Amino acid sequence: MSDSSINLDELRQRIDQLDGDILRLISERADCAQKVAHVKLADDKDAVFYRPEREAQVLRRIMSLNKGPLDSEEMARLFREIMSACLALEQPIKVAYLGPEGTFTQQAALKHFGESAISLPMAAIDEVFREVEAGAVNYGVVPVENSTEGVVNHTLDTFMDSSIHICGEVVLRIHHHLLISDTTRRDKISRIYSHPQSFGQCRKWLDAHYPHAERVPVSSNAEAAKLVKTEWHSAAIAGDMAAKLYGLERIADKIEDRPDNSTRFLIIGNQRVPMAGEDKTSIVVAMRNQPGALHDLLEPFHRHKIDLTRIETRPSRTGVWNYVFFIDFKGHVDEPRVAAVLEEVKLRASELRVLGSYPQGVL
Ligand SMILES: O=C(O)C(=O)C[C@]1(C(=O)O)C=C[C@@H](O)C=C1
Repeated sequence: MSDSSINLDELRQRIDQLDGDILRLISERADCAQKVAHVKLADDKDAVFYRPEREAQVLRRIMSLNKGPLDSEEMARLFREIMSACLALEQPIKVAYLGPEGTFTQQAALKHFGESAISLPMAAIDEVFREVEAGAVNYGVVPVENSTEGVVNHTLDTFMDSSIHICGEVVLRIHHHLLISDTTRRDKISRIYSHPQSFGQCRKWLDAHYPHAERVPVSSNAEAAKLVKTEWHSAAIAGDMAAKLYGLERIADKIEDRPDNSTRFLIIGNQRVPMAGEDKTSIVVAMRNQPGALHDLLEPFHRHKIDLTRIETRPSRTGVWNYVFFIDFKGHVDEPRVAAVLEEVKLRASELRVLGSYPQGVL
């Protein structure tokens, strides 16, 4: 036996030992989570098991303790899955997302809740809201903005008619690929299916590589991937999940025009989330139709040094909602300076609704 094989055996013995230790510790942790569930139930028979603020704190702590060699995001992803399995022991969590299966929204749902969550595809954004409001699922995941294409208006509009809370956010790097099936003639591609937002994110690449192919918008990238299975002259633009789900081949990788292309998704639910430490708040405000309205609205934020992360204007849909602004800012409604700003804004606005305070996305 060579020296290197002795070393290999020794190292594998050490790995076996460590795996045994990790197994014991994960089981001990799961046992603790089960006890947490009993404590929650003893306090309240309608106990809420999923605690976004606690999960954010656990993940941030792991990232700050990590000394490598695995990078902190990788380590947090492992802990994400451990927590997901622990939560499933407390209560299996049902999450509705904008489907069909294989969409980036499903990917975002799994990134946020981990693989132990039960994820259920819905045909439309309103349906995700309805399922959450009706209590048929615990949470929902909907896209809200893309770094290249901007805001998802439909999601914002749906908030206006709903009493739902935002419980979290998750940002996903979006990589698009050009996909074909095993029956596609790759030299004869004359039609490309995708979601309109994805066409927008790959516009320059398509102009350069497939200027003459017909671009057919469909309701989702996964739908595009499904259609390609049946047509020999078509390709689809979609992500990894859809490619795997429908067994498609990637003939061009990462074709998005901007390398930092990412989409932000919101986690919606029926619970108010306590402070996690690094939080965000989303509000919707209606101002009266008068000069200086936007200045009046933003001035208190400036004075109290509150960091705005986004502001969107949407057309009003009732007489009361003349101008409607969706505003995100750093901070939590339970912080006195945030509460003070909201009091001031309330006096200046014709309507103010806090959509939720929630931990800033960790992963
Ligand atoms: O701390 C809790 O409240 C738990 O239920 C435990 C735990 C965890 O595994 O750490 C599990 C689920 C919650 O969403 C948050 C954390």
